[in-house]
Amino acid sequence: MSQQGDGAATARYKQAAAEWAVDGFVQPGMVVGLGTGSTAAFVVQRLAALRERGRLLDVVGVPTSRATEALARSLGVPVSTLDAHPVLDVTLDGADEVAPDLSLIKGGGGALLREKIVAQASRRVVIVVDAGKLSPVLGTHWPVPVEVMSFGWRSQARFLESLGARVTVRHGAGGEPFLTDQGNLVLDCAFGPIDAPEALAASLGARAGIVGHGLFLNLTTDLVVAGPKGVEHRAR
Ligand SMILES: O=C[C@H](O)[C@H](O)[C@H](O)COP(=O)(O)O
Repeated sequence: MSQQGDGAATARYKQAAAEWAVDGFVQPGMVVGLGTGSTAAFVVQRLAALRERGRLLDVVGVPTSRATEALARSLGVPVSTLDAHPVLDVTLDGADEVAPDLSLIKGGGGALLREKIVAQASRRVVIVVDAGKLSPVLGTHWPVPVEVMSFGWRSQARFLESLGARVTVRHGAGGEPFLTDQGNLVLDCAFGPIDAPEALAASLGARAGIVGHGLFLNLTTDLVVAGPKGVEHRAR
């Protein structure tokens, strides 16, 4: 299949998984965390489409990024904040890499910190992916995004290298350093397959100047994955 064909199929799987997840997990009156990225965009679009049919009109979304907030508003999906709703019924979000125990690497779109805050505030965390995201071991396919304050970022880069990472400063499409919604830098850290993600997460979490990282461990409650064989649901 051509690259273009692969991309079109992947988009179809993302959409199928997103729609299945919205239809299966979002109930009237719920407050729903809205993830970030192309798969999460299909979630927002499904909520908007259902609203147009008069369904789920009282569902409110809590976006994990300015981009998702703008998309939801543009499609007429009501949005609120985590301050107004400190406990969410469910969050629907994508991921970059999914291990068999449903641990994740996230943050390819740079929204890792808000995504993790929202996930930790949610009773249920439903991760929606195409089958290409499945991986035997985290780190096999993706670097771990690490969000750092710009103050002293080179020290963080050296620290991350000391943990075994090949570190790349993320840049935007125009060549400028990418800044998160919090105004921080993202260091993409290629560790290769990660044998002990809990230990790595503890090291990253203990370092001042690192404000977030893309290892999402013990957060996923449900995985919805779509591929050539259809849509599959796994619960943890
Ligand atoms: O920061 C972005 C998020 O973690 C996304 O959920 C992740 O990068 C997956 O993105 P996509 O759905 O576009 O593949």
